[in-house]
Amino acid sequence: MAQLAQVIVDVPTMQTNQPYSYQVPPELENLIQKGMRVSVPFGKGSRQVQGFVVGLDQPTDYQGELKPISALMDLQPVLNPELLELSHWLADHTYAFWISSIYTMLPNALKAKSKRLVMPTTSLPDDERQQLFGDQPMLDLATVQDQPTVVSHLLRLRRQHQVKIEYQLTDRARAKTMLAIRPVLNFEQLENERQLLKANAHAQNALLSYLETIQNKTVLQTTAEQTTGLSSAIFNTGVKKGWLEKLSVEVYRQPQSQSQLPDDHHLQKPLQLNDDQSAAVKQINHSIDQQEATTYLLEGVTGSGKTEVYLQSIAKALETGRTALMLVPEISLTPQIVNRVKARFGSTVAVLHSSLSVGERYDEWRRIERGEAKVVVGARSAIFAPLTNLGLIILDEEHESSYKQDESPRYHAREVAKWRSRYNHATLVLGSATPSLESRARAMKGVYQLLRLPHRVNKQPLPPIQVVDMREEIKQRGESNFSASLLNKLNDRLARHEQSILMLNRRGFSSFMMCRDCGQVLKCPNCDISLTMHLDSHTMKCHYCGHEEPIPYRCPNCGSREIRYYGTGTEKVERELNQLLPQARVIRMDVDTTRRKGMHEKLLRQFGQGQADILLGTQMIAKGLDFPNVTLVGVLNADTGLGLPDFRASERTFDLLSQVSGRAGRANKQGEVLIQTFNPDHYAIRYAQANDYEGFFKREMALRHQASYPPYYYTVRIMASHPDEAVAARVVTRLHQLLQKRLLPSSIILGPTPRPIARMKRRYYYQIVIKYKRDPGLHAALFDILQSTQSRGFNDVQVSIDPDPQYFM
Ligand SMILES: Nc1ncnc2c1ncn2[C@@H]1O[C@H](COP(=O)(O)OP(=O)(O)OP(=O)(O)O)[C@@H](O)[C@H]1O
Ligand SMILES: [Zn+2]
Ligand SMILES: [Zn+2]
Repeated sequence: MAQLAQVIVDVPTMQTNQPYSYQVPPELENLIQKGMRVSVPFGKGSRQVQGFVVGLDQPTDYQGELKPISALMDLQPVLNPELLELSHWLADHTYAFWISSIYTMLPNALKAKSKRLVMPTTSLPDDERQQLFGDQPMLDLATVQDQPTVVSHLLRLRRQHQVKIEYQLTDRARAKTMLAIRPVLNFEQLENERQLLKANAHAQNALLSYLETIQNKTVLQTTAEQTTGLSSAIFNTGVKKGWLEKLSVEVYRQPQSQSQLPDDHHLQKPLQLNDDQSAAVKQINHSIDQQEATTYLLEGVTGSGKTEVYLQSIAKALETGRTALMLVPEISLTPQIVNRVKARFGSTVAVLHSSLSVGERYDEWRRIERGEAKVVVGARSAIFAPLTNLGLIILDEEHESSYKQDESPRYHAREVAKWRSRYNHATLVLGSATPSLESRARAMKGVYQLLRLPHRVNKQPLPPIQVVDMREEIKQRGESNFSASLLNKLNDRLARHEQSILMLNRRGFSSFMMCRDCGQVLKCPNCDISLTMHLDSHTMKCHYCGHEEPIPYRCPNCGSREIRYYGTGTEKVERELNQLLPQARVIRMDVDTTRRKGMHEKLLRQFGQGQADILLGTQMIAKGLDFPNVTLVGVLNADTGLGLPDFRASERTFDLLSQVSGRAGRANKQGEVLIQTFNPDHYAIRYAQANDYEGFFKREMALRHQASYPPYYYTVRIMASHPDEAVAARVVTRLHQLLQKRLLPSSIILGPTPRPIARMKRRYYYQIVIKYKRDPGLHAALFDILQSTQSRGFNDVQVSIDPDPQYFM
């Protein structure tokens, strides 16, 4: 008899992007599981590569010559059946390698080079412990993984929870253990011991009493010492006398920013919903009850209480014994939202965001995997959280482009959410004040169910928005970032002890050095893009490849000293603000001030506690913030994004202005908004000023229709790059010819053209964009392109395919 396993090997090429069959060693038959990692011989010279078991046959009397699996690397699957199936779909859907999709789902601690340590649990009988571990506390699985008899023994013990396995990337990623104690004797036996004590053995007496209170429990030794005030020596005496035993238990690292549960008691209880909220919750909860994979689009103006709708729906999912996943964009993953969820659901909440260390992320991941966490809040990649029994998925700010990953696999979290919703019969809620055109159009067609919260919770109208024409302003008052009316209003708030938020729109915008004599702009030597000045580090940096050089004092081209800094960075605005309003306390929030861990939270906390009058920042302050004392929002430059070569430029500008305006007047004080712009007549700005999503939607849909763009058409972008520009151009031209042959005439092929940023990391980029409605041959044609450009004759050509690209830069 023999069993065959299908294995995806860690060799990311098109040619190897399929399962290979291997024989399972007889000792491991029926013990090996899908989702486990193996080491297998592969290719020329049969070098050992890592792989994932993605399929298993029933044992048969196979007589063939297939090579056997060399080693089993896990004692339990690292991917559950759902995620394994999802990884396959993801690879196909995003034109990625299956192996890359698998790795995308795993925390770093589980990737390639982590150590796998096997440890005995307390239920492992002594003789077996001795046999397997000797007097070592743990066993490195790597040292025995190619011995099938040992591995099959370990697999059996793991199933009986007599051993466990830990993954360790670096020392920091190792699971943290602490000493704990546990009573060995029962109440009566402890009382018997008490009879034997000398009259003056007060400490031991106290220990016995304490042990009686923790029957059948395991308590951290530090906790026990603190509770009783007894020394560790007394506990050791207790061990010697056989009253208690010591053991090491696993504790989870508490990420710094989440160490205490919020003491905001007012957040703990569900709020009394208003009518619109209850109508929404009622429908969503009905779907959760019925286990329907319905998608809802929750369109609620800023401050309409969408979060409360999410929370009460999550509560429903938990009530019905299922789990819930809530995604928010990374930049709005602030303590405000995290605290609201934690206050409501306590320690069943796991939080996944990018500032966690490898170890912290692994701990959270494992809490989820073990079913200890039932609610997950996180940014994009949290969509792969290994929750089982999902009842509800929420995507807050569903229109956000950061839900799309811009490297392979190029997935959109919304699409993955839909897949998981179908798989689990889970309800999906997409929430936004400014839904993406795609989602809103689907809601109009009845593909999604539209739920609306048209009013603010505080029953106030949305804040009035005034637009200032900066062209006029500069004519009259000269160059400045602050119009007269903005300064007036800021002064006003200072006098009234209210707070203001100022946003500097940095989209499509960089501050650069230019020579006034010869016009030379300082550019990155590797990329076709100007360098940005950073005053913190006193360097010029490339935002694409990270290249960094000192700020020049002379023009590198002509030697002139007339080299000047152009554009507006937050630091420069902050200095101007300090000069104009010296009495105002300003907190600046941008990539530079928030790079250090915990700074984002800290600055927001300070602002929330009233330690500053003005919060000045980039787009990162536009979302999710809920500060009752903010009554003025100012946008310094509304239009920098409008000129980008991107059909979504207007939509993004509209969204951003609506989001940031929504930060004003959220509690009982009336708010107002002032937008400075050089394009006061642009429709995106006009509709934002009127708080008119509906109007914007109609106008923008008409334009998209006219130009055959989403949501009327789907798009896919094909990019080819090479260090030699001529080669890149030649390849992309061949791809273009091939596509013309294979696509339907109704599909539109744009290009080939150089990418707007034509050179990056020393490579030249060309692109083709396809717009299509339905083209059954497209998928296969694109895979064939990937396949063929990997063959010989395409040395060092890189081709990538991006379905539904969010940017065309
Ligand atoms: N039913 C309610 N009764 C009283 N207060 C509520 C109710 N629902 C929500 N709130 C409060 O209203 C404020 C705004 O709610 P929330 O932050 O959920 O709005 P939102 O729709 O998510 O807004 P945004 O899109 O601007 O982030 C919060 O302070 C919240 O606690
Ligand atoms: Zn660069
Ligand atoms: Zn010069």
